[in-house]
Amino acid sequence: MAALIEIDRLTKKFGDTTVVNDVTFTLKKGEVLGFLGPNGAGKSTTMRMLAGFLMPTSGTARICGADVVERPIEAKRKLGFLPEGAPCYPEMTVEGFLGFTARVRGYRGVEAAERVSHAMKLADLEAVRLQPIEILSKGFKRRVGLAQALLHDPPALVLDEPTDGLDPNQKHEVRELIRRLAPEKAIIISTHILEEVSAVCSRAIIIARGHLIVDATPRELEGTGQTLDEFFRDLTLNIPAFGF
Ligand SMILES: Nc1ncnc2c1ncn2[C@@H]1O[C@H](COP(=O)(O)OP(=O)(O)OP(=O)(O)O)[C@@H](O)[C@H]1O
Repeated sequence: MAALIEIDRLTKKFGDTTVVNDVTFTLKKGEVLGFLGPNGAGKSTTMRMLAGFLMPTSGTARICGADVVERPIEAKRKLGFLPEGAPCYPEMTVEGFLGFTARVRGYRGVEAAERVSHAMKLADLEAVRLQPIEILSKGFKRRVGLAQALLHDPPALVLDEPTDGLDPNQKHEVRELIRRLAPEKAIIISTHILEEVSAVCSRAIIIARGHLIVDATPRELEGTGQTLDEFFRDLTLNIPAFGF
């Protein structure tokens, strides 16, 4: 089966500092990848390059075969991206913002309206559809971001901390949604919540100082005899042992 997300030797430098260093991995349909690492490890930078928001310094990233630099529009059509933080245009209502997203994605008329209502349903936003985004709680803002990422039903999803700011019930709902979507998509979620990896991920990658240091299944990680928390702490607090 062809990979839906392919990253090959991806590297990003800001000035003299290399924040993503020669990262390579692929993801197939049905895989949910937990993208882990301490603060500043390079997770968001990697995701932003995948989404075409940042140019790589070197290496390549492809979404459904489309290179994000050489064929950016094709790549973006196949990708849903939830960036860190809240959606822009805070003065727009939820429905207005999603309608705008639908038009940008090329939908018109009935199809656009159907896409918007389906995305609101998936992210459980119907109750706040007429409220301006700026007055919503952090959890609802995240869900508006999630709705715009799902609106065009993309085969690849890149979600930067999708459950950040959600209460336990909302976290549960979003994890259920990811599980439901998983069989038909390749999904990357970055998270600081290690229990999320066991809850929804079929695979986990840990990066530290821009380097990929672990690529394993949650079961393999459990097989270390440590809790995921302990394993993560040992690994990321002993980065000099890796020589970087
Ligand atoms: N535009 C930029 N210019 C300069 N440095 C940047 C820029 N964006 C990110 N960085 C730096 O790159 C490093 C990696 O940041 P990144 O946000 O990718 O980490 P992260 O793993 O997502 O961290 P967190 O878990 O805190 O979100 C950090 O040291 C950050 O300060």
